[in-house]
Amino acid sequence: MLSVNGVSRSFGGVYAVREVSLDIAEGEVRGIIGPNGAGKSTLFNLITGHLLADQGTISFRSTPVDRLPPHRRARLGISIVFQGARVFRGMTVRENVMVGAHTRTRTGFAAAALRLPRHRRDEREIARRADEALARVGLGAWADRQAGLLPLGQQRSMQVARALCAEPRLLLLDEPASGLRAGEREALAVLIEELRAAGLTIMLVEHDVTFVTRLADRVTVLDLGRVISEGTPGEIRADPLVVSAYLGDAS
Ligand SMILES: Nc1ncnc2c1ncn2[C@@H]1O[C@H](COP(=O)(O)OP(=O)(O)OP(=O)(O)O)[C@@H](O)[C@H]1O
Repeated sequence: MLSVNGVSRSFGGVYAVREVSLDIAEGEVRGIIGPNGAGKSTLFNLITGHLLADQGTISFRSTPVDRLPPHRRARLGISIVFQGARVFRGMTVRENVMVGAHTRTRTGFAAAALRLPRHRRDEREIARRADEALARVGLGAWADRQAGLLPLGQQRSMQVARALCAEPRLLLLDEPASGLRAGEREALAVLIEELRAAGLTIMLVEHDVTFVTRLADRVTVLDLGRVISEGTPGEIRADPLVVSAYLGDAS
């Protein structure tokens, strides 16, 4: 489904991602792990188009996407929940989710600003889609509440709903479990399992290796921008290169 071939990106002469190649199969949950600064978020930004690669190619469902801007890739079915994604605390949960849905409608900014009939129709359609996404993540009853009142775990689910509004085929989650308590982590893991069961392909960056290995079919390990290992969770845990990258990070 997603094919990343020899992709590199450097900042000020230092490689953040270096000659990375990976293939994600349809329906797979892929974990991406690695020490701080390994290049995980940069890799995600290269896949979504928020950063462009210096070298290499990326194709999604056999379409080359590496020169496309983020909204075009979103329309093809690539969605991301950014690390620390913003919550508009004073807005309702539904409104927060609707912010993510505008990529799928035809109404331009001008039509929205002028409140043309097409815009109003689109707004209703977006609200409907937001409610559907909220129901999928178990927040149907919270749609009219103020987002700032949600516990952190449910704010994360709300952000997942926002990404689902774009009707993705591939969902990228950048550290979705960070800062969550054990019960909230469990709820998030169950949600990710449900999304996979519904046919979504998922890439998951996470520091909590236990969380990743529980969910992922395969895990890719990055260190200093390179792929140092890839395999099933069991294979990764037994790989001396992975162990030393993590010990190196801790020392
Ligand atoms: N916009 C940028 N400008 C300059 N350097 C950057 C930029 N983005 C990332 N880097 C550098 O690239 C390297 C990889 O960073 P990246 O955030 O991708 O790592 P990461 O694995 O996601 O780290 P973390 O686990 O801490 O989030 C780091 O050395 C970082 O300082």
